[in-house]
Amino acid sequence: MRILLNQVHHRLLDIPVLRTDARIVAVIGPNGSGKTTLLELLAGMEEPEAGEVTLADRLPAKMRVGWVGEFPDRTMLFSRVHDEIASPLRFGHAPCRDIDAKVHEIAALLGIAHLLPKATETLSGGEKVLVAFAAALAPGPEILILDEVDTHLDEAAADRVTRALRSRPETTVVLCTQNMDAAAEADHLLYLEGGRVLLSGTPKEVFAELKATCFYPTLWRMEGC
Ligand SMILES: Nc1ncnc2c1ncn2[C@@H]1O[C@H](COP(=O)(O)OP(=O)(O)OP(=O)(O)O)[C@@H](O)[C@H]1O
Repeated sequence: MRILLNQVHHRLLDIPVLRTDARIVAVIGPNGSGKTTLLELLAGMEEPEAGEVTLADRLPAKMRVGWVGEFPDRTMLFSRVHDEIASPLRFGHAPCRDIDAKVHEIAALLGIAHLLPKATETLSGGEKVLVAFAAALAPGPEILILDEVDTHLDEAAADRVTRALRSRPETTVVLCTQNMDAAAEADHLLYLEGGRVLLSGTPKEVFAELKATCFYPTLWRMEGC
């Protein structure tokens, strides 16, 4: 899906032109550089003060968007995990038998089937992220936006999320992360500073410019890349 930003100004963001057709896009940069703001524009949660954001030539508000934030318990609606994951399907009026099958399929994919009967308020931070991720993925979003969701995930859970993303080639993913090893797995990388996109390209191209900074994948450093 083509992501296109044209003459966009919003809060501190200032993006003359940004265009990518990549499927998995990672956004990196220092605290306060505008990563979440950019994600909010792409999700249609914010409209730009100036300029235009389009996804496949459509406004984000016209797309099926999935969003998972860093603190998903702020947006959880239901007291039971099964109902939380089922909620976007119910809101979309999917048939009941399909909903149950889909909830179990997604839960199995993410290794959280054992959480389905639990109360959402009893979950750990990482479990809440996985449940929110399952709920966002269940209705088959055209674009899935993940705001630092890996912060609370252990390595095995992060791997299951990555596998789930790879198993949905029809969904475009835009994520921001402070984990440069995770960012290195994306198809396209954006490096922001002070609201500007300073670097845009493949992980190899972008990280080549960041070798002398802390924004360089540890694994690449260890491997002497
Ligand atoms: N609703 C808002 N109204 C006004 N300014 C905001 C709002 N939300 C964020 N900002 C400001 O915009 C700037 C960028 O914030 P943003 O959350 O996009 O950065 P970030 O790169 O995601 O940071 P972090 O890595 O710390 O999460 C910050 O200076 C922040 O104070």
